[in-house]
Amino acid sequence: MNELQARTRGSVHIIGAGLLGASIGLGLREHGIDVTLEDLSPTTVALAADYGAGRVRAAGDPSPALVIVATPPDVTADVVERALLSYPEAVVTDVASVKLAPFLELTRRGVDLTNYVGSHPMAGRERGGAIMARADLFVGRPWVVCRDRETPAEALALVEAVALDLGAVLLEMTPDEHDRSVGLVSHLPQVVSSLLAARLLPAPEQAIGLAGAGLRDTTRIASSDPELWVQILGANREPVVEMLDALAADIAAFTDALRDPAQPGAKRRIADLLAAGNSGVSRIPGKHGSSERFAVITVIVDDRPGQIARLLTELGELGINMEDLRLEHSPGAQIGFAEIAVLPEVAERAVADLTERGWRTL
Ligand SMILES: NC(=O)C1=CN([C@@H]2O[C@H](COP(=O)(O)OP(=O)(O)OC[C@H]3O[C@@H](n4cnc5c(N)ncnc54)[C@H](O)[C@@H]3O)[C@@H](O)[C@H]2O)C=CC1
Ligand SMILES: O=C(O)C(=O)Cc1ccc(O)cc1
Repeated sequence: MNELQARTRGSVHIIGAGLLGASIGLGLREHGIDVTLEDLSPTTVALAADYGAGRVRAAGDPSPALVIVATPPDVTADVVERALLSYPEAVVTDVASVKLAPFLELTRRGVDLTNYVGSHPMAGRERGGAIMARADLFVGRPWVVCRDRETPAEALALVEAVALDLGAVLLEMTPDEHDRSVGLVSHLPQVVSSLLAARLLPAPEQAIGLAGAGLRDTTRIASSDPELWVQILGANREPVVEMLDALAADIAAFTDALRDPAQPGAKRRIADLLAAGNSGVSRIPGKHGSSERFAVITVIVDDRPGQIARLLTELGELGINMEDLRLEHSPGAQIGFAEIAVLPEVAERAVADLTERGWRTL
């Protein structure tokens, strides 16, 4: 393999070789970095090594330059403390989804945190385990680093080097800022998505059969691991409870207006809440990490092999850069919809050129 020049200097030891640990290992191995692995489960560590995420740590191995703790949040503080004691020369980071609880626990225990830099890649998948690991999991995703005044520059640089080698985008936050932020953009959506998906349980099969992109978009993360999320939500309960209370108030206001839409002002209240959603969604960063939004062209494709490949080839021939692609099947019909995101300035030409070539657009 053609190895990419690494920023990370020295060897890396990963404790917890599940989804996050094995993904980091896979990515670092692509840069030729020596990665050793450790896990409570001998099967997980062997699996991660078999997939190419690193090698099982041996008794005589020298101390690593960096230890990455990728264990569940409820044992993160324990494992970080142990790593700092076992490898006093090493920098130690963790990737837990919450940053304040482990930091406060380590501080409460009086652990010397000079060599510890908490971090959190905002990238994951619904299912954990080494078998789900991907080297490109972190590409283009934010990676938060929490340093304090005592953090030595070299320690910070080493953690940042790993994030950059894995293609992530660095951000600095305090543990408190981090937890409030992820409470809003990750933890609240998880609860809403799960509760919404749970409403589907009593529904008849026929109703579920009508489901389209709207339901899929709003429930994708409802497949997440309940055990991990009990830990994450429990550790970040203060901001999440605050946000759930505020959401409950919005739901109550919305429901009241909808209960009697004929009452004066009710329709306005409903419209205002929906319009606030329009404004909120427009703030979600696009593919390039800015608020830039793309124009979406919907192309009708026959449900036959090779149609999507032909469409993509023709887009390339037309010199149209596709920023994103989503496929949607029409229930019961032999057609699908390819939703292609392009820069707004090329949208009109793209529709004209595709139409000229015989494609139908919506
Ligand atoms: N799953 C996700 O989407 C994301 C998870 N995270 C964080 O990454 C961390 C790991 O999560 P995943 O990789 O998803 O979980 P996972 O369940 O896939 O992997 C965790 C691994 O840690 C091992 N482990 C548990 N206790 C241990 C201990 N005391 N010593 C050594 N190994 C131990 C387990 O056997 C398991 O293989 C968590 O703190 C999570 O909050 C961060 C970003 C995204
Ligand atoms: O929420 C998201 O956007 C994800 O991609 C999944 C995820 C889950 C847990 C994390 O700590 C970070 C990311």
